[in-house]
Amino acid sequence: MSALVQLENVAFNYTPDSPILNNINFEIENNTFVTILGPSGCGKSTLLNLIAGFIPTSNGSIKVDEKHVKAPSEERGFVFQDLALFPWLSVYKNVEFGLKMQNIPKEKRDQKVKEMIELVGLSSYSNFPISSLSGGMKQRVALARTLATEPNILLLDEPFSALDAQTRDVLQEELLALHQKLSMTTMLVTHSIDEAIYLSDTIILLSKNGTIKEIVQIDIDKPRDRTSSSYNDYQKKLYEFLRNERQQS
Ligand SMILES: Nc1ncnc2c1ncn2[C@@H]1O[C@H](COP(=O)(O)OP(=O)(O)OP(=O)(O)O)[C@@H](O)[C@H]1O
Repeated sequence: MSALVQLENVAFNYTPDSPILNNINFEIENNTFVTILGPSGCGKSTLLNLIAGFIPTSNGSIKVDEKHVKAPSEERGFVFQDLALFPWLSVYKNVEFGLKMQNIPKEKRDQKVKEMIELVGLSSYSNFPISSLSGGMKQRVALARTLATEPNILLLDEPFSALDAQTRDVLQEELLALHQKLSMTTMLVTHSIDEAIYLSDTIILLSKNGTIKEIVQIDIDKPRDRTSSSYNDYQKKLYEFLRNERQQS
């Protein structure tokens, strides 16, 4: 069986004289957790947007489930950095939104919405407006809304960057548990070395010049002990990578 996501010789530029991504080749196997890590402005979000189908490649091909990516699709669930929730609507209505757009019948919709809200631990907040929730709770709603339409890959663009450190740790643990429970292929963009190592099977190191520097497999059983020596070895390796990238700029 071929990999769920396949990128071949992908290149991208917003304008003809400024290449952003070049010669990007990698595959993502089903059920794995893959993170893109790299210095600010190296093209991490652009790469995720290409896979989502929000923007077309300038060169090369992207296939998900053996189909060329040409436009956004519900098969690829995207959680935006700013979450893009409707603040005046309830948790329930936000999670229901995508299912309504898909014209899923009311009874089936209701069942799915409740299941997703329970999955992210927000059942007692179902009728609360988004504006009354904490940052971590909003993040859970965004995840529930995306998962409700049953994508075959989850794309997360720096989902936890606006949260305080403790909430971020909690949500990382929850995301890991969800990933294991649902066996959902997941792709994350982050600045955080710790987040990358804690969650990923594979980390793609993207260089300042928009090429892949290295693809690192994280060979530690999950859930991971953030204080173990093998965890620390990976931290050192990735710090080194980011430091070198900074020195080149
Ligand atoms: N719509 C756009 N038009 C032109 N250039 C853009 C556009 N969006 C992003 N860029 C540029 O493309 C480069 C890559 O941006 P991108 O947001 O993908 O990087 P990133 O690695 O995700 O950055 P960060 O870590 O700071 O979020 C940057 O130099 C950015 O200024």
